[in-house]
Amino acid sequence: MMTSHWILGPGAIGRLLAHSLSPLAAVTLIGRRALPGQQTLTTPEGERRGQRLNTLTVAQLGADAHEAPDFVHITTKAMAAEAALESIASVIPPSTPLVLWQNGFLAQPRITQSWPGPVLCATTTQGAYLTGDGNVVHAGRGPTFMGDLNNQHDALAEALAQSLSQAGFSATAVNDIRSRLWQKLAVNAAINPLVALHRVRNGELRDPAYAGRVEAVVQEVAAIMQAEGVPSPSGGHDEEAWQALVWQVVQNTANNKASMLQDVEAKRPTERGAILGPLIESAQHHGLPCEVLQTLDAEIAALEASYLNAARH
Ligand SMILES: NC(=O)C1=CN([C@@H]2O[C@H](COP(=O)(O)OP(=O)(O)OC[C@H]3O[C@@H](n4cnc5c(N)ncnc54)[C@H](OP(=O)(O)O)[C@@H]3O)[C@@H](O)[C@H]2O)C=CC1
Ligand SMILES: CC(C)(CO)C(=O)C(=O)O
Repeated sequence: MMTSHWILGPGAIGRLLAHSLSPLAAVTLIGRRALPGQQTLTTPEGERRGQRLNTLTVAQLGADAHEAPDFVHITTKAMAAEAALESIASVIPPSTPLVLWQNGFLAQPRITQSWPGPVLCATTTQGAYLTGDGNVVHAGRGPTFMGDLNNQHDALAEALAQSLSQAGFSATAVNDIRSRLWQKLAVNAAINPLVALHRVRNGELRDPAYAGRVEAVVQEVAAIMQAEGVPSPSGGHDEEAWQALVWQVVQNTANNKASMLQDVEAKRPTERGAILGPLIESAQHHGLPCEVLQTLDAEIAALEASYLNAARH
């Protein structure tokens, strides 16, 4: 029998996943609002591929009887993940495996604690963005890693990683997903808020006008990582290893508009709560300095408020 996947949150990552899995599995793409069933994916090589996807709204899902899915992927932004799960929780068995695709470390520990079934977390370096209700652009390929925070579901993570890889969405099961999520969050904290505040591409952070502030963020982050027991990807625990990692990513993504800058430009809420939030909370818990992170968080909060409040009036 075909594996069945529900994908909740039909955005860039959700649709990329749906396009990838649909030829090999039974996929249902679920959103708050109706989406056309005819969907297009533009590949990294620029080829447009049309595909019919099974799209449903949360309301439609509640109205009809459905067979229980093998996996529910939650592909909303971090701050929407819990509400999205809540909106479908009554129509799936509590033993259903969930897969969380969010950046940061907000939804993952909370849902792992509250959901009775297995909760896998994925961290992906795939890049995708939407160009309308019927199109997603797959901007760049990259690996995906997955596992659960307590390493209790290794076989399940392995099976899912294999299915995704067969679908051309290269994925690997790992037993250190917590460290990988924090490592990504460390890099995101050093890059995303500053480029969003100054509306610059990642590479411009090397400018002396910003470089000192990047280093001040990394200094706080390195101490927090040490307290959390998270080594840098090179294995080093010292601040130098984290500084080197961040500057390497700045260089590799010099021409990128980071996700937080894209959110600010589109006047959407940012993922600051999932990226800066856990760092500040951890610093406070361990009695470590976090003034630089707190100032950044307050600045992004003020920026968000300036356009979100304006939109409400
Ligand atoms: N895009 C990328 O390249 C990458 C993204 N990520 C991470 O993946 C996550 C998703 O990002 P991305 O796909 O870019 O985000 P998008 O904003 O493109 O997609 C989020 C989707 O979630 C939907 N949504 C919000 N609330 C609900 C709800 N209650 N029920 C159902 N659907 C809901 C939104 O629908 P609506 O239109 O109704 O608001 C939207 O379709 C983020 O945490 C991001 O950081 C990680 C790596 C790369
Ligand atoms: C690493 C970085 C900052 C690359 O742009 C990223 O992951 C993001 O944009 O969120």
